[in-house]
Amino acid sequence: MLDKNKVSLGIAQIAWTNDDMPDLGKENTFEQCVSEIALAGFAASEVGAKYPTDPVVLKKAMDLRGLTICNSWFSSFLITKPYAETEQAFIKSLDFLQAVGAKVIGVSEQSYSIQGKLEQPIWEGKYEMNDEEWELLTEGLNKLGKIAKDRGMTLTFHHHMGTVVQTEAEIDKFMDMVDKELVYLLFDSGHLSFAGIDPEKVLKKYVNRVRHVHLKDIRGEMVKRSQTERWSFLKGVREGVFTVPGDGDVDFAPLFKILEEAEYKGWMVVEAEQDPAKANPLEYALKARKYIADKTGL
Ligand SMILES: O=C1C[C@@H](O)[C@H](O)[C@@H](O)C1=O
Ligand SMILES: [Co+2]
Repeated sequence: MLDKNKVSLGIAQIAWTNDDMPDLGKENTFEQCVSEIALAGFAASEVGAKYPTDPVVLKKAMDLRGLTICNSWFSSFLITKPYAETEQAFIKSLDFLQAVGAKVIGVSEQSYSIQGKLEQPIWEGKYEMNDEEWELLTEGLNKLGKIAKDRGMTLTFHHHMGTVVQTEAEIDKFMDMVDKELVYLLFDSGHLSFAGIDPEKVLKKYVNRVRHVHLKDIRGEMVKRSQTERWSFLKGVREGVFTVPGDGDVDFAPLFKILEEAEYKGWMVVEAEQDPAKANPLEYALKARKYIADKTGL
């Protein structure tokens, strides 16, 4: 059982409206999304494109429903743009997150990412960094991590399909090169499983450096189709590669056990982007909530 005093549960707004493909769930308003998040028994969400951009307005809407913002995605471009550009954008995001009371920021390096390319099969043409780029990425993140730490925040890094940190070898090299006191891991069970990596193995290895968790399940059959039919990442999302925990093929029991044994402290966020027309967001949020309650006692 996980400790309620240490672990809190959130759900990402991406199941209601997908910022990468705004036609998915375009009918769902911000108010509906956050009201249903609260109704399904979650305590937080991340930040979506439909969310108010004024932190005071956003915080009030969340407070009204007993919710909080726990994290936000941040796209870094450390290997293709001047460092100062990413730093400036990062500080702006930290300002916003602090104003709404969040403690974590989730960074993903988007230089050369193919995750948003509609015509690019996700299993082909992923960019691999050279030595110089590895230095740029990890040194840049160390600097951003220090800025976050000095402000009482935590920089977590999101390994992700189609990005420069996707494979097991890339995750290992990344974890080896970054400063352990400044840069932490955002563990995403769905991206590891989609990439063909055993999430249990990665979590066991790095659990003490994990500061944010995305609970994402996969439908194995859809992953296979994404390979044989050469789908892009976004086509995969549309077709249902991802779903909520308990509805797919990831075994979450050992993952919860590893987190429990390591006395993980922080957020676990259900993040299951799929087509809301096929998977009603409230229904799937309730399904995820029940599954997590049954497996963890949370
Ligand atoms: O954390 C995430 C944020 C999304 O925008 C992304 O594409 C998704 O797959 C994810 O894991
Ligand atoms: Co994620």
